[in-house]
Amino acid sequence: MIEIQKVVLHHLDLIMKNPFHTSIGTVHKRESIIVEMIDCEGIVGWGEVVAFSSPWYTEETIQTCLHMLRDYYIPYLLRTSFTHPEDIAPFFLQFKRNHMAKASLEGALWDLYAKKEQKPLSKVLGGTRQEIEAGVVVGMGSLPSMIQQIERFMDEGYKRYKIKIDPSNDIEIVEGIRNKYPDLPLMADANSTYTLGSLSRLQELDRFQLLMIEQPLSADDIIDHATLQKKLKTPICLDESIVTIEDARKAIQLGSCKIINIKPGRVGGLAEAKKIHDLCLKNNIAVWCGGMLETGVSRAHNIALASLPNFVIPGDISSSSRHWHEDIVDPQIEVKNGKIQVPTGDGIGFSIDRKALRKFRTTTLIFKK
Ligand SMILES: O=C(O)CCC(=O)C1=CC=C[C@@H](O)[C@@H]1C(=O)O
Ligand SMILES: [Mg+2]
Repeated sequence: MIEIQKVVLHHLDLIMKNPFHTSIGTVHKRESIIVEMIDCEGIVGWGEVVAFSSPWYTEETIQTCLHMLRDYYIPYLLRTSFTHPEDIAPFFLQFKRNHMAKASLEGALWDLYAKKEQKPLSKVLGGTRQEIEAGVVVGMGSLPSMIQQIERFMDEGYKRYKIKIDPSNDIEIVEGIRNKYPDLPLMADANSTYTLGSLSRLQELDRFQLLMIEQPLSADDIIDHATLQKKLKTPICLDESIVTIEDARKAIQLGSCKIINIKPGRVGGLAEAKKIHDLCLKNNIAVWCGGMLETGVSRAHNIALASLPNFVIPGDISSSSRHWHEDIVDPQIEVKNGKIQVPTGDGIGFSIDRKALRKFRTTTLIFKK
C-alpha cells in the first residue's frame, strides 16, 4: 500500500543552452516544477510538470499547474492510499483536462511504485527494450546553421532529425537539407501553422521523402487532418490533437494520421500514454515519444515509456547536453551511437543531483500529511 507522507514542489528556472525557436514561440528560459513525493517508508518518487511559462503549446502553464497541484490534487493525494499508480485515475476524472499537472503527480507515483516493487519503471510499464534509439530536434535558423547542427548531431549518431517548419520557412529549408543529405531520416514539425488552404504547398513537400509531417493543421482538429492525409503521400503524425485515448481512437478511425507522437504530459500521464500505445499497436499506427524541453526527470520517464514495443520511431529523447549546460539528474542522459541505455535500476533509474536542484531552484513548496 502506498501512503504519501510529503510532497515537495521544486520550482526551477533553467537557462536553455540555445533559445528554442518554433513557429509558435521561442523558449529562452525554461521554468519547471519538479515533484518530489515521499511515502511513509521514506521512498521517494520523482515527477515533472512539463508545461511552459506561457500557454503557447497547450492551455496549461506553470502557474495553472501550481494552482491545480496546490488547491486540488495534492490535498487528495495526502489523505488517500494507493495500491497502484492507476488508482489515482478515478479521482482525476472529476477535473477537466489540466493533464500536465495530473501527469507530474502520476509520474512521481509510478516512480515511487516501481521503487517499492524494486523494479525499473520500464519493466512495470511493460517495456521490452534494453536500449532505445534517440532522435533530436534541430533548432530553427538559417540553412547553413541548421546543416551545421545536423552534422554535429550526426557525429553523436542520432537516428532521426526533426526540423520545425511553417508556410514561410519550409520548402527551401527541406530542399536544402535533402540536397546535402538525401538519405537523412528527416521529419518536420509544423505546430499547426498550415490550413487545408495550404494543400498545394504541403503536397510540394511530398517529393522530399520526409518520414512524417507533424501536426500540420490546428491543435484541436482531427477531421481536416483526415482530408489532408488522403491527399498527401507524406505520413501525418499527430501531436497536439491527441489529448486522450478517445482522440487517438477517432483519429485512427478517420485515417487522420499514420503516426502518433505520445507525450505523457500532454495526455495526462503514463497510464493513458500506455493505453494509447496499446491502441496504436492494435491498429498498426507507429508511435514515438515526444519531448517537452524538459529536464532529465521527465526525460527519464520518457525513456522508460519508449522501451514499450510499439515505440518503433526514435523520439525527441536527446541527451541532457542538447538543451542543458547542467541537468538535474545523475548520471546525465547520454546518447551513444544514437542510442540510450534503458536503466536497470529501480524506478526511473536516475538519481537527482540535489546540488543542481538547489542551484536552479527559485521556490520550494512543502505539503505534509
Ligand atoms: O524536447 C525536445 O528536445 C523537443 C521538444 C519539441 O520539439 C517540442 C516541444 C514543445 C512544443 C514544440 O515546439 C515541439 C513539439 O511540438 O513537439
Ligand atoms: Mg510537435
